[in-house]
Amino acid sequence: MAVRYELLKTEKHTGARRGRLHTPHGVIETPIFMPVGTLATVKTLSPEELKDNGAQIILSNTYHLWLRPGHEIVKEAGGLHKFMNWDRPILTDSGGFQVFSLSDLRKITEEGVQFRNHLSGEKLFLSPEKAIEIENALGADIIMAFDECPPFPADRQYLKNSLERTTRWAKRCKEAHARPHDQALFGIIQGGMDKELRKQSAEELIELDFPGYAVGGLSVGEPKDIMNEVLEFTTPLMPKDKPRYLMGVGSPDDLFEGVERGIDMFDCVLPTRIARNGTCMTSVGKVVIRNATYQRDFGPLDPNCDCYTCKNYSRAYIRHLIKCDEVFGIRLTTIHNVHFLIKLMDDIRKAIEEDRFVELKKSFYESYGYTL
Ligand SMILES: CNc1nc2cc(C(N)=O)ccc2[nH]1
Ligand SMILES: [Zn+2]
Repeated sequence: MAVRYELLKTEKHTGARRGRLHTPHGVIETPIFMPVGTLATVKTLSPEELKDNGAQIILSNTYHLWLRPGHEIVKEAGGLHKFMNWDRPILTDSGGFQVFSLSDLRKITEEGVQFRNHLSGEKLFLSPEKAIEIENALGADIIMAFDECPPFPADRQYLKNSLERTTRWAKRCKEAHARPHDQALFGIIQGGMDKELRKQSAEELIELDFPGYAVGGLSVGEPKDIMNEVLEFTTPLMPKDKPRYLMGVGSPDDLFEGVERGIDMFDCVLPTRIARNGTCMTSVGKVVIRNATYQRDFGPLDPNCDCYTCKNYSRAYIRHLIKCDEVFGIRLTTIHNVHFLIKLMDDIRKAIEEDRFVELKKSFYESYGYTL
């Protein structure tokens, strides 16, 4: 079996759960945050730096790797692990989200989606079978079914038709999957913000017996309280003995809210994306390093962080590099942000083990400046 999930314990006062996910490339302690390496690299970081900062699994994007360098080349290289010199687990998404978020002029039919290459404008076509062919070639340990992530807001009939098509596509993905023994195919629950439709999508996909399930269709512009309400309703419908993955989430508060409602896996471009413009998540809240207040601040980026950046460089120096568009500045902010979220998940895992999740959430929210 490609992946096996072990539920180690559920936190006494919440739905937070501590688990372990066994994969062909190693064991993942959950809840887990996956740094995003869209084009087979977590931008500016080496695999060694990722490991030094505790990264256990990374995500790469099927759509982007299909366009560049092409999945055949990655396959000829021996697969994504070999190609990017990463020997720990990898998860690839199916391209569904990118097709709906990156490309205009798309046409959705039962067969699949016709759209334009966001780089060249040429016409492309992705189907469940094509997405799985690409993901099988890339060779990630966990692969996602080809789905439609509906826009927000969307009318109920559209959401119903869309989730039913996503279920039919999921079935086709399962039939097309050539490597079920070393690549685990996860289904993606849709249904927008409608509880009945979420229930229908969950039931239809659970019927197909996937080794893991994602909650899709969230973090698409809906208010946070709506996202949390949908999660509150959906996660209890998901199998307890299988991993639950919330796609595209998130910021520190979203990680706490998702874990509290029983989510095990998260991915988000936030830490790496905001690092590139010099915005850092720290134990005392967000630090926008370009800010003039840091011009003569010779203290560490985060006084409570033990990452390479915070142990060796000052805010003034990092601000200087970012202001001068020096790549090393982006590397330093990226190292810190990735470390920060990975360390946060480490603290969350420990808090679940010791039944003090609510206390950790409260103290983090206060120091970060969130309102509870
Ligand atoms: C950043 N937000 C986000 N929502 C997502 C939804 C999906 C999905 N397949 O529904 C995938 C990636 C996503 N990223
Ligand atoms: Zn740091």
